[in-house]
Amino acid sequence: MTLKNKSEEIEPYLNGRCIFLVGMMGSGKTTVGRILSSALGYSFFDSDTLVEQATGVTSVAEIFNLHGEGFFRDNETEVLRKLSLMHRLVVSTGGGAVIRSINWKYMQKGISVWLDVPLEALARRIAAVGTKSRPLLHQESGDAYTKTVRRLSTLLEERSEAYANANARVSLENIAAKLGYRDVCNLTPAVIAIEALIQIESFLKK
Ligand SMILES: Nc1ncnc2c1ncn2[C@@H]1O[C@H](COP(=O)(O)OP(=O)(O)O)[C@@H](O)[C@H]1O
Ligand SMILES: O=C(O)C1=C[C@@H](OP(=O)(O)O)[C@@H](O)[C@H](O)C1
Ligand SMILES: [Mg+2]
Repeated sequence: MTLKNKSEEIEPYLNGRCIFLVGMMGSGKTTVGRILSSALGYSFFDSDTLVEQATGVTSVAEIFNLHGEGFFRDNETEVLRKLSLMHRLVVSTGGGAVIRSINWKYMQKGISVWLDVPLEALARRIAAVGTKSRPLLHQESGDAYTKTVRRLSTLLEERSEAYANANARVSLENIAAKLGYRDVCNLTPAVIAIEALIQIESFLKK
């Protein structure tokens, strides 16, 4: 099945509702979100980028540095509020957007999808690019992989219940099992986007 076919099949049933991707840092929200939006003919927004634009600061790391996490979260909430008033968007949220219940009120205007990726895969992906752009992971000492695993496991413990609020769950472990792959790292963003559409479809049928 191609991504384009599945998108065309599902798109009429969305009735223009936005799709909000949630999940841990490194789960692929930004990467998969772009692909999904183009397949559906939806516009794409990344909430981190919109917060950067709204604050006039060049990076999320710099916003944390200059103004602290609370300021970033307030802006993130305002960005989600504005996006919730729009239609035909795929929105990739930041990994921490799920911790405020007000953000869920906004995301519930659309359909939320949790990209559930095993911790080791998250850490491998993030270590490959470094933690510089992800301030919540950058403070620990040690090599990129070790500090990422340590911090991500604490965050995952704090947040997994919140991610489970999403309307649909895309489990990379389940996709790998279905396709007979041993490692989730073999799953391409397009395959993950197709699974997202399958899970959205099953949510819509409920
Ligand atoms: N399916 C995938 N397979 C391999 N690498 C991926 C995949 N999806 C994302 N990545 C890589 O993982 C890193 C994190 O992806 P990103 O989309 O920025 O995640 P998020 O927005 O959830 O933090 C990026 O370097 C990206 O290129
Ligand atoms: O998990 C988090 O709290 C965060 C995730 C980041 O987005 P990504 O999930 O796209 O990396 C970004 O919003 C910020 O660094 C905080
Ligand atoms: Mg992102």
